[in-house]
Amino acid sequence: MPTVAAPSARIQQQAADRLAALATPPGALGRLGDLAVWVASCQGQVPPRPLDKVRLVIFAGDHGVAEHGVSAFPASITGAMVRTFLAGKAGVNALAQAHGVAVRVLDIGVAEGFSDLDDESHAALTAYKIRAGSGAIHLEDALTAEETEAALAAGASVAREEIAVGAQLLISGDMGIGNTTPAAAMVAAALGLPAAEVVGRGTGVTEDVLQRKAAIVDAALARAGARTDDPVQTLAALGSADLAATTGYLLTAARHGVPVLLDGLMSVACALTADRIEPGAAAWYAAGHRSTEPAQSLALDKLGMQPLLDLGLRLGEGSGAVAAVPVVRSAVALLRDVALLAELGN
Ligand SMILES: Cc1cc2ncn([C@H]3O[C@H](COP(=O)(O)O)[C@@H](O)[C@H]3O)c2cc1C
Ligand SMILES: O=C(O)c1cccnc1
Repeated sequence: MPTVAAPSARIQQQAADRLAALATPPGALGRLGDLAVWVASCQGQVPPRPLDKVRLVIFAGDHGVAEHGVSAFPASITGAMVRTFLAGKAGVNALAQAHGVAVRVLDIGVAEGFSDLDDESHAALTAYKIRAGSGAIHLEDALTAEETEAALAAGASVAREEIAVGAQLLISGDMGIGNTTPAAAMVAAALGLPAAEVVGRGTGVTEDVLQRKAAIVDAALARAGARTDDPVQTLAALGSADLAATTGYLLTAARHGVPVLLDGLMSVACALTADRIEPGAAAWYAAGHRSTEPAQSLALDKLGMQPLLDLGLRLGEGSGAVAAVPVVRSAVALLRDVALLAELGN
């Protein structure tokens, strides 16, 4: 099985040595110190470079399960929110604007066609479109094997484009009504857990809907059977076009040695899947925040990650990761700009 090469252990040691030598009491920087060492090891450079180019890609898609009562909102919101991202008016746009993060939105599997957009916007939005909506996972596969490979390849191309324009830190965001259902199913499949332990309230569903969501995830897991042993087949059976593309994006970032700040459930479910496809990928990821979805916390535990923020956020879109960007920049500033204890005049 191919594995992803780890960030440089030599640079990690150099960064840890610099951290220990700063004009601060040992350990006083807490997890900011660990975070700075991780960034330096990913960059292969001590001190680390400032993170000027942080880029978010939002992978949008519709999900067949949304027609089966798993969300508090109708599927038509997916396309409406895509337009809102393009207009720069969504929750994550406000955060990205505040923190100097570039935002790109892609229609990977949205049901509607966006034919009213001007040619240039339409071409940019749909350049990597795989299909209009993904299958309802309790009844049918989300994707064919060919669509799964195409979506993984699309995400990989997007990551290469982002890296080519200088991305130093990448973030994935999600938009798709119903997407917490397939993402929870992917986590259940990877961790061998029953639906009742992974499903959460998503957009804020009632107890009745939560029960239905669990039944749908259990039916989907039973339908997928032993295919859940394989991460790519899991994406085909239980995922979606947008989740497969997100997985390809995260995997390619790791392969190219570009660090990633993970967001909520969809981002972390895909990170877990990327690390199942190529063990070692997760060494290039840090957890931006803890969302309210149980499957996100379970997946973070499995990956051995402690999130930077825990604000009760359950928005998605990449918002939790973007909110954590100033924390990562703070860590970098400390390891770069603080004097060494040995330099103090005393
Ligand atoms: C207005 C609005 C904006 C959003 N932005 C992200 N999501 C998030 O909520 C949805 C997932 O929750 P569920 O599985 O319960 O549908 C996804 O669209 C996700 O991107 C939104 C949802 C809504 C309604
Ligand atoms: O975990 C998330 O990112 C999340 C939770 C609820 C709805 N949308 C996203």
